[in-house]
This record gives sequence, C-alpha cells and structure tokens, in this order.
Amino acid sequence: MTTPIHLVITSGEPAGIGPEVSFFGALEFLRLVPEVNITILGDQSLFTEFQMETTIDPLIGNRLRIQHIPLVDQNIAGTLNAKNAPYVLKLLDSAIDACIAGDFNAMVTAPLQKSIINDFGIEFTGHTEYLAEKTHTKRVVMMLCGKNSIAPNQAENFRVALVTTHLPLREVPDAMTFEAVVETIQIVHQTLKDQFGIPQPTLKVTGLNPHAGEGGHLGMEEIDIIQPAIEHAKSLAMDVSGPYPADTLFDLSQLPKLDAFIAMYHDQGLAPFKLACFGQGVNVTLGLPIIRTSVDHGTALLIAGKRQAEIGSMISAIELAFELAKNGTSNT
Ligand SMILES: NC(=O)C1=CN([C@@H]2O[C@H](COP(=O)(O)OP(=O)(O)OC[C@H]3O[C@@H](n4cnc5c(N)ncnc54)[C@H](O)[C@@H]3O)[C@@H](O)[C@H]2O)C=CC1
Ligand SMILES: NCC(=O)COP(=O)(O)O
Repeated sequence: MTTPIHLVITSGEPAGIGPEVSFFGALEFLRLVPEVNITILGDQSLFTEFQMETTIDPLIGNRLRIQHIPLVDQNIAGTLNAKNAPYVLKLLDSAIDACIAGDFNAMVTAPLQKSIINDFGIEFTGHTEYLAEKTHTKRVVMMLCGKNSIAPNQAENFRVALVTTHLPLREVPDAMTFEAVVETIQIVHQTLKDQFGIPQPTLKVTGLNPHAGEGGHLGMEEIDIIQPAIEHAKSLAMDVSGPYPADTLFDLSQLPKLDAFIAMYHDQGLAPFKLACFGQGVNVTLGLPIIRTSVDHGTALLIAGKRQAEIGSMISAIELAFELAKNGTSNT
C-alpha cells in the first residue's frame, strides 16, 4: 500500500476569504481524490461555522484536519486587524518548517494581505520572497499556470513566469540584470522538464519597453540585457526566443506551440494571464527546496464572510501541489 500524500494549507489573512476557500476547496478536493490527506493551519474559530453547516462524509472528514494556531486578536470578516499579522506569518513558518522536516509533501497557501503585515512593522512583499528567504534560496521564480477559458479550443496550459516579482515599477529595470533573466529562464526550463514532464520546453520572452525597445530607440534593456541573456540560454541548449513586444506576445493561438511565456514584471505577465485564467489559475514558486502552490487571487475583503468566494483556484492549487508531490519531486 502506498503512503497517501499529505498536504498542508495555510489559511492566510483571517479577515479575507482564505479560511473559506481553504476549507471548502480542501473538502472538494478530498471528495475527488481519495489518496490524499489535508491539514489546514489556522485558528479553529474561523472554521467552526463552516463545519457546523456542512454534512461531511466521515470517509472524507477523517482525511481533513484543522491544526489550531491561535489568532493574536479578535477577527472580523472583511476588516483588517494588524495585530493578527504575526499570526499570518506563524501559519507560514509552521508550514515551511513542517515541509522541510518532511511532515507534509507540499504546501498550498491561501491569500494574505501584504499591506497589513507591513502596517504591523514587518517588511513583507509576498509569499514568494518570504519563502526564498526562509529556505535560503538565492533565486526563485513566480509562475502562474492555468487552463485558459477564453480560447478553449487552444491548448489548455497557459504559463507565465516572471523575472521580477513584487517591486515598485520604478525599480524593475535595475532588477532585470543579465543574471536575473538567465537564471529565470534556467529555473523555468529545468522545472518544466523535471517536474512538469516536458522534455524540451519552448519558452518565449518579452521585452521590457514598447515594441521591445524599437531597435534601441525606445529603451536599451532589450539590446543590453534581455537579448544577451537569451543568447546565453540558447548556448546552453534551451529552446528560448525573444525578446518579443509584450503587447502582442500573449496571443492564445500560440499556446499549442509553447510551454511558457517569460515576462519582465508582475503586471506585464499577470494581466494577460488573469484575463484568460482568473479563478482557475495556480501560482507556483519554482526553485524552492519544497513544493509550494497558491491561488491566483487575493483576500477579496469585500466578499469575506459572505460565502460568495469561488473555490476553483484553490482546488487547482491543491491539485497541482498534489501532482507535483506525487511525482515524488520538489520543484528545485
Ligand atoms: N497569494 C496571495 O497571498 C495573494 C494576495 N493578494 C493580496 O490580496 C489583497 C487584495 O488584492 P486585490 O488586488 O484586491 O485582488 P483580489 O483577488 O483580492 O480581488 C480582485 C477581485 O476579484 C474578486 N475575487 C477574488 N477572489 C475571488 C474568489 N475566490 N471568488 C470570487 N471573487 C473573487 C474580488 O472580490 C475582487 O473583486 C492585496 O493585499 C494583495 O496583496 C493578491 C494576490 C495573491
Ligand atoms: N499577484 C501574485 C501575488 O501577489 C501573490 O504573490 P505571493 O504572495 O505568492 O508571492
């Protein structure tokens, strides 16, 4: 008999939709897939109402555990309370430590509110950067992947990886070094090969400037940084091309011919992705020594506590974590 995969979910910002999508997403996935156990980290009080209103088949309920980690202060759905910021980080730290210790095969994160952690006085830009720091990983890559819903006759997988993550736009050009572009291409190439089972991934890279710099007349980053980085990656036998103008690169008819887009910054890559996949997408951190996936959405404070949250993205995030864990690999 094989040992079931055991996943951990951090339920994220308590005032947001994280606890709701964690609980109902986990239940739905457990219904669909028998060979998995799920532990949700969070304050028990956030789940009691959900548990009371739901009839849970014991065969499913036995595979779902809430691991109580107490809130610091009171919680009201939809209203942020900075005093609970350390609680949100405690969920993350507990999951990271437990995954490193091998207690869980992978972690899935529900959304947190980055601003409230900063308001509490702790510098925080995102899970991606936090996970890199906590696991002492020099470079990680944020990749969103999902089934595109606007051109369903095209290939299903829309993947977009980012060279830079949560940065003020002003700081993006300085962060886009030759090393950053090369290492991002390498991490995406290697992960798609090793963890996603794509033997020779085809990657297409955006430029930074309008019209990919218009031959240097609208910016030099393409000529000075991106093109040399692509040439270097090609010399290492990677199937990568660009830099392409970002306004026309995200053409869904190209999806059958390529495995991932690589964009230079957050909104350049995530705006087209969310147009096509929002609500079903997964955010996966590549290059970590542990497996981490997440939803494609945020805390949605306006609908928190109203039972209007869609669970599609959480189910997809759990599914990808499960698949990667089942492959018996970490996404390094
Ligand atoms: N993985 C994470 O921890 C993420 C956290 N965030 C954080 O979330 C906060 C709010 O971000 P926003 O930009 O407002 O994005 P958001 O995704 O929270 O909301 C955007 C819109 O989508 C709706 N929405 C989001 N998720 C939904 C769901 N599951 N079901 C139904 N409707 C849903 C919201 O009601 C809103 O209209 C920010 O602090 C941001 O940093 C944002 C993205 C990911
Ligand atoms: N837009 C993606 C996002 O904000 C989530 O980032 P992270 O918290 O997973 O690093």
